[in-house]
Amino acid sequence: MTQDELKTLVGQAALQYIQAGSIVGVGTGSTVNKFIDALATIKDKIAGAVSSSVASTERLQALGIKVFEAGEVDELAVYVDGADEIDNAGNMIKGGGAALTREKIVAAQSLQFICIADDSKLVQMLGHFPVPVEVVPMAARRITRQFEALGGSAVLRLKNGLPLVTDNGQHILDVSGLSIADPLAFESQVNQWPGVVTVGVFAFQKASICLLGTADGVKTLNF
Ligand SMILES: O=C[C@H](O)[C@H](O)[C@H](O)COP(=O)(O)O
Repeated sequence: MTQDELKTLVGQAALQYIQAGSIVGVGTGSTVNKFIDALATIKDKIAGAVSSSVASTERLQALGIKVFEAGEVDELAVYVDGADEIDNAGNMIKGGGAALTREKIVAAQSLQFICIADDSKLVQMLGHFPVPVEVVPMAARRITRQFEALGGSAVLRLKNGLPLVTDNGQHILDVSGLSIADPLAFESQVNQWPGVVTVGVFAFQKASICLLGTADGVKTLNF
């Protein structure tokens, strides 16, 4: 099976967690796009979605799914999103698509985080994939030096030769060279640096369940 087919498989498998009449938390990325397509097949059975990015909002609306603001909803039963890496405790690196801040916000108001991923995303230790960190631009240089002191190397993410601007008007640093043995401690530490909007390690908002696409079908990992 191709990686794209595995993404379709897990996107469809996530439908089993969607309750009739509910508002669904929806992440961002190529795997979530498969989930959104699957969600459209049951759109008459759900109330709508809370989205984590402009891109997902546009896709949801184009398929006729009502999108609510996060602030219009108290709590979501389920948030479905992909990951760039996930370890065997459900900790993740996210933000390869630059949507990490809104993803963490919607995940935080959800009771269950259902991670959908193909098996290339499962790792022993987080950090091979460069950690995305959304930053206020004026702090980027100092934060870069703070990562260097941890042994990391931070690069400003570009789009068409210019700094990428997130949905929140901020920039992204991609930090390589880190071995994240304690994701919770790492997330806590970086969260305290002035100018960090969101660090793309999801340990506080880790996955409850991972639907992992493999050559043998979908494996369910419970954390
Ligand atoms: O900002 C993007 C998100 O964190 C995505 O969930 C993550 O990058 C995985 O995306 P994909 O499903 O395209 O690999």
